[in-house]
Amino acid sequence: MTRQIHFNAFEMNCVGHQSPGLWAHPRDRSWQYKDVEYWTGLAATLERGIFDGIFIADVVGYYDVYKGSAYHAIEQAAQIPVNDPLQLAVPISMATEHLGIGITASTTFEHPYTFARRLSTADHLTKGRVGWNIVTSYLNSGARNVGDDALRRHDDRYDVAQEYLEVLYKLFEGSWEEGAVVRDRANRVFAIPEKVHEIGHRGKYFEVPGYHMCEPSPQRTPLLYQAGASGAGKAFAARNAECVFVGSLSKSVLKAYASDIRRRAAESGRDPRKLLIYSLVTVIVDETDAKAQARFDEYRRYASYDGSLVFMSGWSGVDFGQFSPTDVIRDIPPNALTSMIENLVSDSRSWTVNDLATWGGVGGVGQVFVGSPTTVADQLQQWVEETDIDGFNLAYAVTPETFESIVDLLVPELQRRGAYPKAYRAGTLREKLFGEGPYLPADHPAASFRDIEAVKKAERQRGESPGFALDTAGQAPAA
Ligand SMILES: Cc1cc2nc3c(=O)[nH]c(=O)nc-3n(C[C@H](O)[C@H](O)[C@H](O)COP(=O)(O)O)c2cc1C
Repeated sequence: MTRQIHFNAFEMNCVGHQSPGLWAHPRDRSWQYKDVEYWTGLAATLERGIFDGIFIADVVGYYDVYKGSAYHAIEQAAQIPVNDPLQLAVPISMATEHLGIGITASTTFEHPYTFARRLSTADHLTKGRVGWNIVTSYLNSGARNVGDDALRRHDDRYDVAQEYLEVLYKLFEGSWEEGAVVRDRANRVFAIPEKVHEIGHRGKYFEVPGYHMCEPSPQRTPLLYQAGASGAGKAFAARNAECVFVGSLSKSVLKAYASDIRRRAAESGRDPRKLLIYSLVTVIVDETDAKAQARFDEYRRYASYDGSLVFMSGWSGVDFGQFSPTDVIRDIPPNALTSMIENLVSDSRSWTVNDLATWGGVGGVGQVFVGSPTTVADQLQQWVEETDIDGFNLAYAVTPETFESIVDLLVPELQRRGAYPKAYRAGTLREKLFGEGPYLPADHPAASFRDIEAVKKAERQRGESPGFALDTAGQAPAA
């Protein structure tokens, strides 16, 4: 059977998400990110193209590694200014009927208790179409602005994230039992207190004794996205995520990643096919190969050298501003390079700093496919077949033009080949993607927190979480 391809749109509530400098292109509308009409119009286009969702990235902080300051980031609008992504969920849901809305939020900056309420609210108001991209953050500038010296060590951030999720699972899955809300007018009972539980969480990083403030939302735990690439990140994704994002330039690396993440999911007791893997790609498609290439060349003329190196420096931690454009990256001491750059320089070509800037100028660290609908459809199908990924997270060069050309030209070609859906499934985002119920499946770790009283009892017996008011949970007040 022809493999089905999934599309997500990769966006951010800012100017110049992955294509720095292209805000200056006469047709680019990313600078209208602060107009709700930009988002509702784009969302309608994506829904016309049966995209799984619009996925909105986010950072707290700014890129200040390049030349040791945020000067060029600000000048080129490289992900600054950037507005809050979660506030887009409701207007997008009102302009569409099916499109998923993936919102990025970090486990570093907000307490899980208040975040749980914000996320449940969004899931209620979108009727179960919201997803959460769990990130642990990588910009020290963000940490400094909330009173910390720097971010925690990388692997410690995942340790915090795992406990953060545990708090959310307890709140979403365990605090309010099924049937707790009865809205019984005759007996004047809105909710049955015995069916609403304090979670009694006392962990290494968080103490959350009480009740979730929201009644259960359509998905309870909103759909979970993650993009871990390191060992700790992949372990976290395999354990928790339902959709995984990855950026990779080669089919072999992508294939190894997909097989590793599915193996890890199976080891955690999960069904490895219930994990959708999307690779970061930018598609420049036009009626013919020549037209698409001309379009790409035109876009490239607007890319910003400084803006591109602002991102490369921020993502890798290496200040590329200290090198000249003709310096060869392979000659930079390897211990200063992260895996992202190492992957790049292991390529047979001798990449210079200028090559890096040019490559990152359109589409960030993802692959760029340029061509007619037939050419690009061939490439996408080949990548999916050969790597065992499920689809693509599509970045834009010029928005909404990039997405419009995909919906108008590429989607019909893929549909003609039987490789792309023609309609949405009914239900919440989780039901649309996986075809089963609105809640996380029984083999997901969140399910183990559904009987929260049993969890608290087990924790008490293990002496882990002495708990708060555990014995009174769900009981009527004494007086
Ligand atoms: C497609 C894609 C989208 C990402 N979006 C974000 C984002 O919006 N915000 C963020 O802080 N990190 C984002 N990341 C970074 C990941 O969360 C993660 O930190 C990165 O892939 C490195 O993996 P590691 O954390 O395991 O080292 C993204 C990564 C990829 C591949």
